[in-house]
Amino acid sequence: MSMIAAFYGGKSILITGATGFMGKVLMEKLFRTSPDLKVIYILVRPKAGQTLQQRVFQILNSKLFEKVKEVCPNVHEKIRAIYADLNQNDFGISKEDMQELLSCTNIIFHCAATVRFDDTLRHAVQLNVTATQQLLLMASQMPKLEAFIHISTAFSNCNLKHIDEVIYPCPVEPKKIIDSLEWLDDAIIDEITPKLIGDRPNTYTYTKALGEMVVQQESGNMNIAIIRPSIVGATWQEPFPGWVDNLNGPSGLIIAAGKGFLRAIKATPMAVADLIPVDTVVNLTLAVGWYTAVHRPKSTLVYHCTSGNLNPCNWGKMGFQVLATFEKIPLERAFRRPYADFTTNNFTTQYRNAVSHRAPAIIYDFYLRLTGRKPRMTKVMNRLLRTVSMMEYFINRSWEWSTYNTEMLMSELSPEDQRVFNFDVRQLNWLEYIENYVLGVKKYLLKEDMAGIPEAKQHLKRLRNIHYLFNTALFLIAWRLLIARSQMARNVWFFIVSFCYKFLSYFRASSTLKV
Ligand SMILES: CCCCCCCCCCCCCCCCCCCCCCCCCCCC(=O)SCCNC(=O)CCNC(=O)[C@H](O)C(C)(C)COP(=O)(O)OP(=O)(O)OC[C@H]1O[C@@H](n2cnc3c(N)ncnc32)[C@H](O)[C@@H]1OP(=O)(O)O
Ligand SMILES: NC(=O)C1=CN([C@@H]2O[C@H](COP(=O)(O)OP(=O)(O)OC[C@H]3O[C@@H](n4cnc5c(N)ncnc54)[C@H](OP(=O)(O)O)[C@@H]3O)[C@@H](O)[C@H]2O)C=CC1
Repeated sequence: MSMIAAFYGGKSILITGATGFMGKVLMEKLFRTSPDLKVIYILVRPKAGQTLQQRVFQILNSKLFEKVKEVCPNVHEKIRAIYADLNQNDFGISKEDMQELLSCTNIIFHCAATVRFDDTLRHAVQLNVTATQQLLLMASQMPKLEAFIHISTAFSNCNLKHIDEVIYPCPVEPKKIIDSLEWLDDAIIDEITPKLIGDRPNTYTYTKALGEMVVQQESGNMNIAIIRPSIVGATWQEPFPGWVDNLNGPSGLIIAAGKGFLRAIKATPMAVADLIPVDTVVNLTLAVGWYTAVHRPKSTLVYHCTSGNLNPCNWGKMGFQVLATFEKIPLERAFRRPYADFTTNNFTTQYRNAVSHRAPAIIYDFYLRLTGRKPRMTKVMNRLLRTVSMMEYFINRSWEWSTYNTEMLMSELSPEDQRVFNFDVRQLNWLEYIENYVLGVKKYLLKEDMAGIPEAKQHLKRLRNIHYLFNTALFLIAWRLLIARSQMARNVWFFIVSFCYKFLSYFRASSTLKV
């Protein structure tokens, strides 16, 4: 019997960010391995015209939860959606709901965050810092609370090269930042943002670092742990391989490459691609929840959930495998054939952006205009290039994350728990994982049918022929122009034509003699 699964039995668990990528996988695993848990409270806001209930219904009826329904048929009764907007004071939670949360909660998993790289400092602080502070305040009033698990990111200290499992202080206190954002206007905030974030690349990594400081400062006598995953990718094994449902991290770029939009990227092939499957992160998170509640470590422990130091893979290998998978399993209606190379030089990047990205988009938009349709490709391409530029920081550097706490925890688990809550990335076969990831992107994210693969291959063949035809036409036009202007080109041309003529005459004569 798994000790961790048994631990969550009968527990009331509060999850923030349960509608997000990681939150959904966390809920799924909890219900599947501990179907006798008491209740999962989730803090949800209405979104995109959907009520709370509609959002929960959609999640529970998704492919991800198919296995859960077999082991926990009354899952609908065990999930309690509570209206909450983490941007509001007290999260806008009603008095009755707050009372229930305060008196019943045993474990908190705090996953909610804004993960956008381009968020304003005000919004990122509100969600990643102030909301964390408020949740800790709530937690401190929960008499039955056994553990508070905070999800951060391995990149919260990406300004350092070697990162230990400790909380590093930021120069300005989070409280000072929160206070000053209350009275500063947006224009001033925008102006001071670069100074505050310093050598971090965006407000996301900066505010996640501030969030960790808040956790340390407000921990009181609660049992708290911080988990720092690196780049979270599709599932490795559970509930099935390759599940993914959003465009964050590599997923969006995998689509862009498969559809032939992204054909060159400024990336260092030898830099470590520190990807970590979402089910691995969830397994570690649940193991940490158990360990923190049962063993009550004296201080707040930080756990790195990374792959680089135990089982490294680099961006070159990853990109190569992504493209190799598209050979076998192409995406439907590609814009161009998937092809891409890594460049590390700024000039080459600009050149490739102009020739491989912007020029085809302009030509395609011209064709759309000619055929009476609305041009859109240039806009799509500009958006993609902006996204890629925000990822560049992460694909041109390598980091070393120490994993002492994570390895210590692994050794504390029983063999059964090591199997059920496996977070040992040494067992991960990257080539297999990436192939499943690409397949998952096609099936679960793009919802493409596998039956369409022959047609997708035909489409790629047509694109290849168009590509050859286009290049030949371009060459002939260029050559014709050259001949018209240069005597030397004319001489070369005359030489080639007469050589071909002589060769053909000789060939014809010798074949006539043989007959
Ligand atoms: C040697 C050589 C060998 C061979 C070479 C082969 C080369 C192959 C090259 C190709 C290789 C491709 C495969 C390799 C992949 C490499 C990729 C590497 C990625 C690395 C990522 C590193 C990140 C690490 C950071 C740390 C991790 C974290 O802690 S946080 C999680 C990461 N966070 C993110 O990823 C968020 C990033 N996103 C954003 O910040 C913003 O979305 C944006 C700024 C990028 C874009 O903002 P914008 O306002 O323009 O657009 P937006 O409105 O956000 O969205 C546009 C449309 O997309 C839809 N969308 C966006 N996000 C989502 C979502 N999460 N889920 C669903 N849909 C989403 C959105 O709805 C919009 O759609 P429309 O409304 O229809 O327009
Ligand atoms: N994805 C990754 O690569 C990595 C993620 N992380 C961390 O993991 C955690 C989970 O990330 P992930 O699941 O990928 O992120 P998602 O963007 O998929 O999910 C974010 C969650 O936060 C919720 N949320 C955001 N704003 C509010 C709000 N105002 N009120 C209530 N809920 C809100 C979202 O709700 P809604 O659905 O309503 O928007 C959603 O459930 C985050 O803390 C992130 O920093 C760390 C490393 C890598």
